[in-house]
Amino acid sequence: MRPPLQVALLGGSFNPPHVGHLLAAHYVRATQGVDEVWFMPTFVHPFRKSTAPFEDRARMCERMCQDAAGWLKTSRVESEVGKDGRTVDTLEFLQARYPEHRFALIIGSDIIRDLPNWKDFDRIQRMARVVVLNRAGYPADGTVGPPLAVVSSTDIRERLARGELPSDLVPRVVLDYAREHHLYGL
Ligand SMILES: Nc1ncnc2c1ncn2[C@@H]1O[C@H](COP(=O)(O)OP(=O)(O)OP(=O)(O)O)[C@@H](O)[C@H]1O
Ligand SMILES: O=C(O)c1ccc[n+]([C@@H]2O[C@H](COP(=O)([O-])O)[C@@H](O)[C@H]2O)c1
Repeated sequence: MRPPLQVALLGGSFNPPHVGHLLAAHYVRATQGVDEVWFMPTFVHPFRKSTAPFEDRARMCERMCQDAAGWLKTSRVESEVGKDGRTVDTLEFLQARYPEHRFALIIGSDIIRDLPNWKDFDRIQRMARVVVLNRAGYPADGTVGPPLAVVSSTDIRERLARGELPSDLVPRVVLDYAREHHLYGL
């Protein structure tokens, strides 16, 4: 019998995706004993963050995956769960759909302050190994690895609004998509 596929989920707004997400995925794949990393864009954000349309964010994530040799994927699962975007519901859905997989959940250390407002975080921890990445600027106990890139989607949206092109922070294929679809004022 084959061992279960180990999948690390990196959920987020990806508004837009950036090199911090990409570096995080590579770091996790390189060090956390997982076979695949799945970007998982939010469909309905639990805290109602307003974003570019789901379809655009999902396609930008897909473009960011295109050069990885099959281990980096984008999951549109949150568009199928049909609830209010809570991660515990997504995990339950994924476990039912892929009973042969084992899921880990990746979060950056900036998320720690939000966890008291998450639904059933205790249950999430029983369902999946939670890996907290050391996001630069957000030191915390229990993180893994060195501080990762100083880059955020907020900063990128602000730069684009000022007319700058942050080509050092956003993969070229993502910027091309944003430009083709006139996202973020491009
Ligand atoms: N530079 C980074 N280093 C480590 N983790 C990151 C980094 N950027 C994002 N993450 C993590 O990736 C997940 C998704 O992040 P998200 O899509 O919200 O990006 P963001 O840059 O935090 O966006 P925003 O600025 O709009 O809040 C979160 O768990 C977040 O902590
Ligand atoms: O489950 C929850 O209650 C919950 C509350 C807030 C955020 N999340 C998830 O956390 C991930 C990162 O969110 P964000 O705000 O950094 O884009 C994303 O997958 C969200 O769905 C989950």
